[in-house]
Amino acid sequence: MVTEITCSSLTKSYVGDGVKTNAIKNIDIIFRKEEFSAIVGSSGSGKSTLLSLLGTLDKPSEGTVLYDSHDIMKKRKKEIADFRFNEIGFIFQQFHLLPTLTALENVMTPLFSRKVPYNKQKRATEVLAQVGLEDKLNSLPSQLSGGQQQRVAIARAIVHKPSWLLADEPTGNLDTETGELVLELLRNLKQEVGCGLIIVTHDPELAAKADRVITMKDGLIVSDKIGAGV
Ligand SMILES: Nc1ncnc2c1ncn2[C@@H]1O[C@H](COP(=O)(O)OP(=O)(O)OP(=O)(O)O)[C@@H](O)[C@H]1O
Repeated sequence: MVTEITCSSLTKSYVGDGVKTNAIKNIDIIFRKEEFSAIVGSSGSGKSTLLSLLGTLDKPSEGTVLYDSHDIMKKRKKEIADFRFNEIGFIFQQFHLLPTLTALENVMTPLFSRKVPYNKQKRATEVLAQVGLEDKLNSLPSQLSGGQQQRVAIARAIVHKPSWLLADEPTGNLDTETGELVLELLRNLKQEVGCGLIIVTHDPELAAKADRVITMKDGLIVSDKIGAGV
């Protein structure tokens, strides 16, 4: 169970049409599991790139991301995938639910090809209850509101008991009130489950609810404030 994620001299560059973009530049930062961190900054400042690197979805161009001092990206693909399954849950702005599967089936998808020491359906039912959707197990995504769909996506992100939840604009597709409820749910889950929580958001009001607010600009961290949360 990873308790700290340490980025050292972390750089990610993309090359397209002969032009090199440094999406993030030489970043040093430590994320701790007990904190709820929000990453803010204008469009293109490198927030999603940083989150992808933290979640092992992408490889650094230079520098390292260490998980309790382990350099996971040096391992083989299968080991990286196993690590990701054990440690990381992702939530995205577009909920990415499969339209032909019910809420229960969507929540079970991360478990399909995995051996786990619990009953998959029972576990999926339990997490759907945890996000307040015990009466929507058999609904299709099209039969659910945006807020409910994001709750299904959150249940899917926690079904495999990750130690970290990484959320990229989790409220970006929701109206203000629903967005606040979803954020409240994430905060409560963090307390209940004890997982680390890092969200990327454009919304300063949502960020103000985090314990720590990290501001990015042009691929750099320009401010890092701890103790901001309510
Ligand atoms: N796959 C890619 N190929 C080329 N350039 C990319 C790629 N992904 C990101 N970039 C570039 O890297 C920079 C940082 O992008 P990133 O998506 O991390 O920013 P962001 O802060 O999350 O932006 P937004 O708030 O708009 O989502 C941008 O200039 C972007 O165009």
